[in-house]
Amino acid sequence: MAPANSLSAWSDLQAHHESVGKTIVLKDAFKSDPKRFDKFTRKVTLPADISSGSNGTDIIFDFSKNLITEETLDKLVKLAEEAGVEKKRDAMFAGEKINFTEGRAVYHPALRNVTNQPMKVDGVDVMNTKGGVNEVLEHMRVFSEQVRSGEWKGYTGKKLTTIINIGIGGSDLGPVMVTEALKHYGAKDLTLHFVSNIDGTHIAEALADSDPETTLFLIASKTFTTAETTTNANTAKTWFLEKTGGKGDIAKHFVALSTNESEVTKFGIDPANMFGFESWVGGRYSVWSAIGLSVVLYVGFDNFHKFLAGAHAMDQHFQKAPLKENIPVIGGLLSVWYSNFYGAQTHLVAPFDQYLHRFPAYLQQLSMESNGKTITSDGTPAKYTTGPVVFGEPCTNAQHSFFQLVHQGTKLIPSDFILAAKSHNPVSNNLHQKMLASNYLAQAEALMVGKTAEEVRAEGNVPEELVPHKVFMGNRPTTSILVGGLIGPAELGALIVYYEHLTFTEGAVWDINSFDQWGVELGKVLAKKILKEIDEEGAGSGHDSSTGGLLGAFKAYGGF
Ligand SMILES: O=P(O)(O)OC[C@H]1O[C@H](O)[C@@H](O)[C@@H](O)[C@@H]1O
Repeated sequence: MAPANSLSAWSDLQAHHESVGKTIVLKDAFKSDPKRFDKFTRKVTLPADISSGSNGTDIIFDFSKNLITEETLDKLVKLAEEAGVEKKRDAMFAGEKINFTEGRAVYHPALRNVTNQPMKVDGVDVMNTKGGVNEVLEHMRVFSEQVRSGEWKGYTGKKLTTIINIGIGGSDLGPVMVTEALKHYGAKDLTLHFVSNIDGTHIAEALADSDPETTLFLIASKTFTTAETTTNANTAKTWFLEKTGGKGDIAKHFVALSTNESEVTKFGIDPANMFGFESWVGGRYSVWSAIGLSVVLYVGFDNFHKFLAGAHAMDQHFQKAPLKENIPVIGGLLSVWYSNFYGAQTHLVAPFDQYLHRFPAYLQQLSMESNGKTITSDGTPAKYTTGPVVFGEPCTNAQHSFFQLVHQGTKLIPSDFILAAKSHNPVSNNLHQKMLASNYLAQAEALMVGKTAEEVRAEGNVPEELVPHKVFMGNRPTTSILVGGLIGPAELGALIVYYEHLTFTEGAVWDINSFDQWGVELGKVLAKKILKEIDEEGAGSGHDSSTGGLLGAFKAYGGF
């Protein structure tokens, strides 16, 4: 594919940005077009049998508060066409090796293919082959039901009531985020810990809270070679064997979620207690795979299945909807519009939902590990900016911390606001929910309409020298996502996949490989070298004076 800036739709958009984009005033656009909301709002409906509402759940994506006209959207769609977004999407769903730097298919949609469409990689039916998607799912169902019912017992015959998932990156963020988001559905008699950091505090605190007789360890690692995970897993194993005086049965207390059977076996886990998946599942896309076992244990298999089904519904929308109606495509194109034509460097995602408090952290890996790339498909550097810095926190908290900058700072920060119409906790007769919703609506409105100097003065009693400080420029774009009911497993699945395919669309336009992650390697290699040097005499070799100086100081102060 060609670099994005060589496409004719790109130059067309540049001209359009000069003539229209730069001058569009959103509040005026709403005044002059009463149908603007309808024109730029898209909806998916999750069917009743999977959704949390008895009539199905609509999820509304309101793109109308973005800096676009109908012409802009047409031109962005043209860019998607010229960049081959549809072709690339179809190649992904056909199991082609679109992860071209690793020679791999990108086939995580198969993991949530609950309607069992034929899906093949290298001619192999990945759904029904031995060890394939359906078989692993069945293993997850059986195992989770045994653990949840107490039929699966620890080495002294007790029910397992503490689950410690040891994993990092994609083997941690998905399970953490989803179990938090679906806490309402979680088994109340299970305690979950997620240990990811190599900082010994993380595993030590989890172990301090746990009883070896009732603890189940899930060692989650696609490669089973990640230093943090193998070190934490070995520490956990040593703790378990010490605490049980060597009587503890690893087979009853340790399972592996991985693609690497030989390393799993070397660690001492019986392959019968391994839940596998394939190399075509990227780490950041792996919560749908065996890596999601903690989710299954916590919320139960039926809920996990609904989670997959909600994701599948969004996959089908992405596959079938024409580009102009295609919700993740529009989201991705808007990101391109702001990044490449307005110079926006960031993207804020603010869920107005406490259960979604880890959603932005999850999206950071999804987006920034996927599209934090410079090199395009022909091996040359992109001459345009690529993946934005994604950040966020739940609201209303974020409003009381960094929203000052979003409202009055010098940067353009395209923002997504997410709200569910219904709360799982409608306490105080829904007072909290109504206040939450009023903030969700008010923030997007305030960011758009702003406040002029005249309006500030009209409030009265404002000293003239304070007027400029109280002005809000407005015209700051937001996308409002409204789940027309509760956020249950299916709704969450669909929301995640919206962002997955938004990220796909961005990468497809930018002509980069969204599916490798070479950028995490260099630091790992250097850390290995330095780890050795900590145990050797001196302050290492071949380092710059800062690294060498800090290494020496660390050894001196730390007594190493
Ligand atoms: O599951 P693993 O193999 O332990 O990898 C954990 C993480 O490691 C690296 O940082 C990256 O490759 C991530 O994409 C991955 O999620």
